[in-house]
Amino acid sequence: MSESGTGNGELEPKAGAEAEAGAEAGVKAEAGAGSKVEAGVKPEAELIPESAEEAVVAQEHREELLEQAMEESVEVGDPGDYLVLAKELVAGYVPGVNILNGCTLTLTEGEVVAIIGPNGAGKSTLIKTIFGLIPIREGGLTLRGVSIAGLPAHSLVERGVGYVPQTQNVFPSLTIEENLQMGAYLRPKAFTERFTFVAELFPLLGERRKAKAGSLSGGERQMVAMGRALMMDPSVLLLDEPTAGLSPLYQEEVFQRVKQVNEAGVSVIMVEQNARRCLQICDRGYVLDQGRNAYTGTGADLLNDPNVIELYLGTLGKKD
Ligand SMILES: Nc1ncnc2c1ncn2[C@@H]1O[C@H](COP(=O)(O)OP(=O)(O)OP(=O)(O)O)[C@@H](O)[C@H]1O
Repeated sequence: MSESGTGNGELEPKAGAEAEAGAEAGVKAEAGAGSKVEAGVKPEAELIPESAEEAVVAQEHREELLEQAMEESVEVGDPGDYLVLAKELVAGYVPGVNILNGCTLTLTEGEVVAIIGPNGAGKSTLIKTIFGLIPIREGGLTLRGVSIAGLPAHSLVERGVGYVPQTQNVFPSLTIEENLQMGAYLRPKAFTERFTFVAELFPLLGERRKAKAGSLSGGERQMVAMGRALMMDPSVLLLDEPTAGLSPLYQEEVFQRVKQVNEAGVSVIMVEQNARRCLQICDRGYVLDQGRNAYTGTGADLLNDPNVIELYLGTLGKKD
């Protein structure tokens, strides 16, 4: 449990709790989040160090909150009720070491579902397991009520599941058009129709179809990667940290594009490190911690949940 809440960037541990605790602590939280410290308060060097006792008490409090959250199991209905049902999944990379420890996730037609949580919580592992890249050790995985557990990734693509990995998700030496052709490799005859659809969603891809993907910015490459996954006309799109490494402006563009893709009829499961913004645009979210479900609810519920704010969002949960 000692790692809980030690997230990157947006997943600041505990800053929110400190902000609640009073003016001085609030400044401490702001300083931790990289914000400006107001005039007339103690210098940062005096504020940041906590006594060992305070740190232990705070850590015990966090662990208590997390334990309570994890006691509540996630109730689900029949597999047929969902587009995707991942139920009590246990999975991992190394024999004998589980990264997912029984986590559950559902996706209903038309939804955008977010997976957030601290570094190493198993978010990417969950999405890779759903896409058949990591074997399931225990638990069930269904698509429209039919088991897809154990199916390889290419079978999932044929069944309408698209996946955009976090990194190395375009072929830089190929043009945009060639990248999209790779996406349609299972249905080459549908290329023109699908390219038209994708270029309507991402006009840049049509306009610059002959440009090498390697010449594009990080945000533009994400468009190519998403566009490529859309070439197979998926009903479910799995996105692994699509805004990672992007400037705030490009992050926002990616979020807007995800909404557009969703409005075009594609249901989305996305892992995100920009937890606050992702919860604002998603329908529902799951907070994973140590490969287990910690909190779940609508994006608004999670953004306003004091425990989620304290454990995972910090002061960032309170901004508009
Ligand atoms: N290929 C791999 N082989 C062995 N262990 C791995 C592999 N990939 C990830 N892990 C381990 O699995 C755990 C969960 O990693 P995962 O990438 O799913 O976390 P995450 O929640 O997505 O975190 P992050 O936000 O840091 O990407 C980590 O302890 C990580 O070291």
